[in-house]
Formats: sequence, structure tokens, C-alpha cells
Amino acid sequence: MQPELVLASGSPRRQELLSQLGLSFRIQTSQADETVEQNLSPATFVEQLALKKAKAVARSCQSALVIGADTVVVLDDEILGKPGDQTVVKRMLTRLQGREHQVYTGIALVQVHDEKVVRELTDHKRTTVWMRRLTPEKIEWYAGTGEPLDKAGAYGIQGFGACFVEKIEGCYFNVVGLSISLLDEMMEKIGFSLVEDFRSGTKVL
Ligand SMILES: Cc1cn([C@H]2C[C@H](O)[C@@H](COP(=O)(O)OP(=O)(O)OP(=O)(O)O)O2)c(=O)[nH]c1=O
Repeated sequence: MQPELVLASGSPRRQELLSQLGLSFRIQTSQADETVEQNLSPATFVEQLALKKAKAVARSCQSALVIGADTVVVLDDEILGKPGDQTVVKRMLTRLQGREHQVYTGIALVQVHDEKVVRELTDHKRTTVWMRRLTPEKIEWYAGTGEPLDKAGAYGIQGFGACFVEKIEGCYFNVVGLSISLLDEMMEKIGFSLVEDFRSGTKVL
């Protein structure tokens, strides 16, 4: 019997991406403690956090395939997470404008059978984003929209933030918070097909 697909994420973007693919899944937001060791590389950082989120949800599952994810922006070797308030939004965008940065998203898959973890897999992808020059007025306006508050690096490429992105190199969905191609690749590694095994029938994309 197929395990149930569970998305351990409160991110509306991750939920939409899986829904648009026509997948059948349940959402269970992770209450994981999101602290990790200092000085980790961005790749290890996002993989460890993704695994923490997936494991926290897996603990309450009987038979499931749990997906966890974490996204950060990296500029000058510094990890930028979600800004949380307007002052940090403006500071982040002032640093990001007119330059390139990297977006890392880690994905973790945790398979549970009979309430036991039988498999864990983590991986990540990196996308480079070039942001155009922004005036202080433009930054002020964007901060006022509220859009950047809950997004790593204080912008959403899928929203008004698209106006600032000149080009990207790598997976677009990785920037939005979940690389579908990486997820499919990881599913294959543990013997599942994302679309064939978890299809609900209503595909929007
Ligand atoms: C750079 C960028 C990030 N983001 C989002 C994706 C993630 O939701 C968020 C980074 O925060 P995360 O901590 O990765 O995720 P989250 O707190 O939203 O959800 P959860 O921990 O429950 O899974 O930033 C965009 O939506 N668009 C973008 O262009």
C-alpha cells in the first residue's frame, strides 16, 4: 500500500506547487525547533532544517512519506532568512539590489512505516538570482506591500518581487521554495514516482 504523502510545511507556496501538480497530500505544519549549529555551509544548513521539519511531523505518522523543506538567500557568505519586520526588509533589499545572490532550498524525505522511520534522504539545489538596481522609493513601496515579510531574502519572485529579478540561473521553483525536479529525483531514489504514485487527478498547471 502507498504511504500517505504529507507536506510538513506551512508555506502557501510549497502547498500551491504540489496542488498545481495535481498531487494528493495532507498538510501538517511542523513545530520543529529551527535552531541549528552555527557556521554551517548554506547547503548543510537548509538540508538540516528541512530534515528537522520532516522528522518532527514524521513522529506522529503511522505510514507516510513526509516532505520537509527550507529556503535561504545567501549574499557574501551570509545566510539571510525571513526578515520578520519592515526595517530588516529594507536593509536586506538595499543589500541585494544591483547584484547577484544565491537561493538554496533543502528538501528532506522521511518515510515512516508502522510508526518507524525506515528511510531518510536530504538534498538541496542552488539557484543564482540577479536583481536589478532599486531606488530607495521602490524599496519603500515594496516593503509597504507586506509581501516580503515571510520570504527568505525579503522578496517573492512569484509576486511583485518578479519586477526586480533580471534573470536567474537554475531552477525557478527552487527560488519559490521547492524544486519539483529535485523532489521527483529524490522520490525516484527511494522507489516512488511523485506524479504516478501520488496523483489526485486534478492538475492545474
Ligand atoms: C526567495 C523566495 C523565498 N520564498 C519563500 C519560500 C519559503 O516559504 C520562505 C522561506 O522560509 P522557510 O523557513 O523555508 O519556510 P516557511 O517558514 O515559509 O514554511 P515551513 O518552515 O513551514 O516550511 O520564503 C518565496 O516564496 N519566494 C522567493 O522568491
